[in-house]
Amino acid sequence: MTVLETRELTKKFGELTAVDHVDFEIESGEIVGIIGPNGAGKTTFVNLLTGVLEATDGEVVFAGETLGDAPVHDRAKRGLVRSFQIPQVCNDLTLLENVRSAVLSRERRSNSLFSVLLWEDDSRAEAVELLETFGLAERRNVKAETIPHGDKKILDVCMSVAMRPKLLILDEPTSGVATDNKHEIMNRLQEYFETTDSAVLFIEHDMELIAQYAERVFAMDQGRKLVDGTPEEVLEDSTVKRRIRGEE
Ligand SMILES: Nc1ncnc2c1ncn2[C@@H]1O[C@H](COP(=O)(O)OP(=O)(O)OP(=O)(O)O)[C@@H](O)[C@H]1O
Repeated sequence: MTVLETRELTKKFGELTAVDHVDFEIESGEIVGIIGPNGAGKTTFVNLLTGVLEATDGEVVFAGETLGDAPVHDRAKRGLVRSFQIPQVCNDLTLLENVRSAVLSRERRSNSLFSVLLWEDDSRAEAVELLETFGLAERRNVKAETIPHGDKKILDVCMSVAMRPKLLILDEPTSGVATDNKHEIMNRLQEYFETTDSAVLFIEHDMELIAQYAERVFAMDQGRKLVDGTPEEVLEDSTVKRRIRGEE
């Protein structure tokens, strides 16, 4: 089932067309990587999906509904969730408190106060389970400020997953992380998402990670779709090689 579709999505900043009539779609359960050179329009495209920016033209259809000018929080409530490049973790809280706050905020968004109260114990159990899935449960009671950057990125993903997204958007999930840890983060993500029907869209500059973890790759250049296909097809495309991979 198509979870998100864009039609002729366009964003202009004055004279500059940062996203130029982009048609895109992603199915439930799919893991899609977005690649492109600096300034290709990847971040702007994602900001149009999440509602951070308003499109100049075109539309975003999510779970069968046109989003129009729906604000960020409304899109998140519908299941269009973005995890941020800089982890949005509260340093003063423990890992468990961080994830639990994400679980509770999901319930607050969708339910009455009564069900939130009912949820107090369940939310703890769910948070512990999520921390286990992402390999952080042993440190559940330590403050987030004490864990390494890579683990904070995992925690951030764990909190995004607690929102039960239909589509999770990740902006360079492994940036600033040592190479060994990059694979750990991606493996955990992959394992988790294999068990759900959430779709994942991730911006990534590391072509090795794209080749290994994306099921499909959407390459952009100068605001436009360049190629959309399997990692093999896209990474071997001559324009992608020249424009994105820096090969002659
Ligand atoms: N708020 C803005 N105002 C004006 N121009 C902008 C704005 N945001 C982005 N741009 C321009 O739009 C184009 C696309 O930028 P964008 O950040 O979306 O590219 P990107 O593919 O995410 O690049 P990178 O890989 O470097 O993050 C660039 O030319 C950028 O300078």
